Amino acid sequence: MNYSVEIENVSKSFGKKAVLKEISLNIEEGKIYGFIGPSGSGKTTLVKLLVGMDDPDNGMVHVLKEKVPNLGLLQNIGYMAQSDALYLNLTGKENLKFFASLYKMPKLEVAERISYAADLVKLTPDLNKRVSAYSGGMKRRLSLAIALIQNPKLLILDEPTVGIDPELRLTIWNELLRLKNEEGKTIIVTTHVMDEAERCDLIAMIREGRILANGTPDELKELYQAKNFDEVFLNAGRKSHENSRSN
Ligand SMILES: Nc1ncnc2c1ncn2[C@@H]1O[C@H](COP(=O)(O)OP(=O)(O)OP(=O)(O)O)[C@@H](O)[C@H]1O
Repeated sequence: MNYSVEIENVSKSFGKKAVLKEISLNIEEGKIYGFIGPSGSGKTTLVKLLVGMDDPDNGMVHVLKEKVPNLGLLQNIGYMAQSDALYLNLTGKENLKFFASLYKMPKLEVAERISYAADLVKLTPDLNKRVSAYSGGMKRRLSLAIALIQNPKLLILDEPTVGIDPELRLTIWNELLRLKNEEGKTIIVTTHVMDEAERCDLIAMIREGRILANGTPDELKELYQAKNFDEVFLNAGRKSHENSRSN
């Protein structure tokens, strides 16, 4: 099997707090992989290790067969962070141009990618406005467009649809599915939205820095005897609580 991401026995602490505990996980190429778990369970910390923004204390991460961190990898990773890192005094278009300039892209392709990404997130009419005048949702949409700008092989999206209305959320999910099906992209998404979790091919349930279970949405429903993903989430929480009390 071809893996885009290999996580091997990774642990990470901040001070005395162990945030990730011996995580091992392989993410197959061309799949949408969801990380779900309660707030503070370690999802963002894990994705930051995949992007190379932070180092694990133990263990190893390989992305696209390269050991992380590796500057060359950034050309092939589109990362959308939870908090927007945008230049507020520039327009949406200038932000897109700036981020595109960080990658090796022919000029003509830059214009095409800006138009594609802005269109996807429905920002084309607002591209010439300063980002300081954007709403929270518009900033999220611009951040998503930036993550797509260099046409990366791997997309890592940390809660990409927070603050985005249901109609646009559906458009974005349809595009993520198209990117996977037609272009073979690998996509990692962290989410709290359970109907988004159901759209993933595979899911890792993260609780208190450990992967409680991983598998397809149907496998997880069966494992937790749940009718839907809200129940998977709740039953996983109960089970992990019972286990921690009996240990
Ligand atoms: N730089 C840091 N310094 C100290 N503690 C940190 C740091 N980054 C994260 N943490 C702590 O690590 C834990 C996991 O945080 P993380 O952001 O990875 O969780 P999360 O699952 O992404 O949560 P959410 O769903 O709310 O975004 C939290 O207790 C958080 O306070």
